Amino acid sequence: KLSKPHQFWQTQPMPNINEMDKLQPGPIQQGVLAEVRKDPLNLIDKFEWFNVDLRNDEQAQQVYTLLKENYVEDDDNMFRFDYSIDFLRWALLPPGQYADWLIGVRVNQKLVGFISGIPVTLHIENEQNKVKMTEINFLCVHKKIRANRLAPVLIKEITRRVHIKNMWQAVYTAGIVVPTPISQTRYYHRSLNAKKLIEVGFSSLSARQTISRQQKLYKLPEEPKTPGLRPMKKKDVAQVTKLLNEYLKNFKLYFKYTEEEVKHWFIPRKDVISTYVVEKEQGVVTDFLSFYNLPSQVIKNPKYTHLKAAYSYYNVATQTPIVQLMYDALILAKNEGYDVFNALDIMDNEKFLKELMFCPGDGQLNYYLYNWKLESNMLKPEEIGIVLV
Ligand SMILES: CN(C)Cc1n[nH]c2ccc(-c3ccc(F)cc3OCCn3ccnc3)cc12
Repeated sequence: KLSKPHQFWQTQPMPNINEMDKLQPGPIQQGVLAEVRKDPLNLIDKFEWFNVDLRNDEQAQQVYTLLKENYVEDDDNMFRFDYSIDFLRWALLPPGQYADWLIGVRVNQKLVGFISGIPVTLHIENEQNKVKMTEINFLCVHKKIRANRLAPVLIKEITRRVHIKNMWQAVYTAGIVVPTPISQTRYYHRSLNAKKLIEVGFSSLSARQTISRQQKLYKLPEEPKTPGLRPMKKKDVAQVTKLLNEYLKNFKLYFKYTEEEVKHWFIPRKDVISTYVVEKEQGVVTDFLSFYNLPSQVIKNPKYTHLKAAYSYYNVATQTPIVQLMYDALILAKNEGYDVFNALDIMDNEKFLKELMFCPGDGQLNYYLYNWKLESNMLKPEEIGIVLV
């Protein structure tokens, strides 16, 4: 008997094991716009659909609280993501966003479920496959009403609203494995505040290790090394756009960014996104690094309520050695008050993870493509050029 998630996912256009070699690369099901249902899916009694306006403080607060209390936890249920309202507005109000792709479910005015989509153009395996699709994220159902099968209804409803816009593919990530990952990536952590990581139970000491020895081991210089390293400004948008688009062509899965999108995703926002550029003579920008702020609530700890985590975003090193650029990222993150710096083993991250003393995390992050068969069944993490927050 299939588990509940597999029951649902077997009904979806995702290649399953034995179809793998039969399917042609490209869309699995051809969408027919005329056949898309025009009205929202039915909900169980007292539940109602609700388009969330994240610009509205009250509604943003409702989404914030739902996620803070009910969203993703680590495998040992010690930490839960605590995305801030400013972060959610950054992540979910990009250029071209659709108002009906931020979907809430309410019971008596209380938000009990949420799912989001943003429009993206994904390049898949080669320049020809430029596919307009949705990037799905923040699927969350209140802990108290799980097992009502609300999650599949949220997925089907956002699928319907994407189909109505004549888009037939989606990209998303999850810590769990359901049919059928296109890539299984791993996350790594670099300690910045060894003492706190041990006190919250994120890191543990082996017999021969002491807190002070760990602090010495992970100690960082006060200031970055790379000359010309400074926070990104609006005037850098054109050069950063060129550097980023050129770099991402190295991968099998990547977005192509307009200058407007680079402005949205990379101009620094306090406590949300930090981007630093390396400016050489005559104002030439040769490299940049970026990381985003995603604290985790420490679920039970007498001394700390949060773990301050910086997550590697996009880093392009054309003149500065990548290890040096990322060493500077660690120093900058430490100086901004972070306890840990996280990174996936995607893009060129393998080149710096070991040398900069990142330790493997206890789980993985799986990438999924909805309604698309790849030429190659799976992609290696280093072929992935997209970061989903
Ligand atoms: C991507 N985005 C969709 C959120 C998301 N969903 N599911 C996840 C599973 C793992 C990671 C992840 C990605 C990178 C990383 F360095 C550490 C991670 O999780 C650590 C475990 N953890 C969970 C909560 N607090 C700590 C993110 C996610």
